[in-house]
Amino acid sequence: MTTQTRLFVTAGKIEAERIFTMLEREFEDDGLPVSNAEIDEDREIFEVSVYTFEPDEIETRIRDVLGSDTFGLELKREQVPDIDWVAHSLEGLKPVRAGRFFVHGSHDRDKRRINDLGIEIDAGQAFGTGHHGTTSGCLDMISQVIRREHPRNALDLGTGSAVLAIGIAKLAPIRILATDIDPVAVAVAQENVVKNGVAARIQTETATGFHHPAMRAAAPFDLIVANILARPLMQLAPEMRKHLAWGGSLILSGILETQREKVLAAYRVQGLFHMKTLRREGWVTLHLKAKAAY
Ligand SMILES: C[S@@+](CC[C@H](N)C(=O)[O-])C[C@H]1O[C@@H](n2cnc3c(N)ncnc32)[C@H](O)[C@@H]1O
Repeated sequence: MTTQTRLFVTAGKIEAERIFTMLEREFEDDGLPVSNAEIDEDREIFEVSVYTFEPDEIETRIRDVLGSDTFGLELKREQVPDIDWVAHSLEGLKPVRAGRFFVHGSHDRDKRRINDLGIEIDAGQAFGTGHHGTTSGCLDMISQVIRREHPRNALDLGTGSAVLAIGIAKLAPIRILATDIDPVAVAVAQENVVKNGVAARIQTETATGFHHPAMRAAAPFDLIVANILARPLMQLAPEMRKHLAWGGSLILSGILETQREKVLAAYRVQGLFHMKTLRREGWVTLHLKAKAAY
């Protein structure tokens, strides 16, 4: 695999937001991932990054957009290391049961029981083997929601290994859009989608938040799942609401128990109702609805 380069600047919140908007607009049509990540919460310092396989050409374009001195900020570059989200191989790890799902590596395929909905994920470069409390919380919540609702169109935002999108596809005969900011994760997601026999119904795309033409084409969604983190989830609340169909369900995770109230408040403001909370290992998974249907 060719090594990717991250071109980035470090800036305060307002400047970073401005730079992020300019770069996102510039690279949207190229499909290049652009991210704005907080690296120091206390001092509100952010890093705005563009990921590319052609750093020289992209650096020139960044300087064209921001000005040759890039707002007086140093434009840095680094090789993106092979991301090891999962610290240890799945070999030796036990399969996980969550809701109706049995998430396992290829070496445990024969341990599936007759009524299990198997999801085969080998540990790799994307998050989501089912072992984390947020993933298993989402799988459990997906099982519960799909048992009572009949979504026709779903989005898995921050798909990682595609474990949640595959879970939805195994429960409902519908189309699913699975996106991630990290192109390496998207490549892994696509492999897993094929391996699990659901590639015809899951479209994988590299996208930051909702910024991708595929989002506009597929919305509104009547089921959105997003296992990211509390802060980006709060920032995404208005966009989530905009892309959620009336009566649709939203499943959110990556939220610590201590952050639950803040996240709920951000979504309450958007007119979403809290339906249920699942708790696993200090993490919470929330089910919200665009209207209280039951
Ligand atoms: C905790 S992992 C979740 C993976 C999988 N969905 C699961 O539940 O196990 C979060 C994923 O979200 C992606 N991500 C983070 N911020 C994002 C954003 N703003 N837009 C899209 N993806 C994002 C990360 O690259 C990572 O793969």
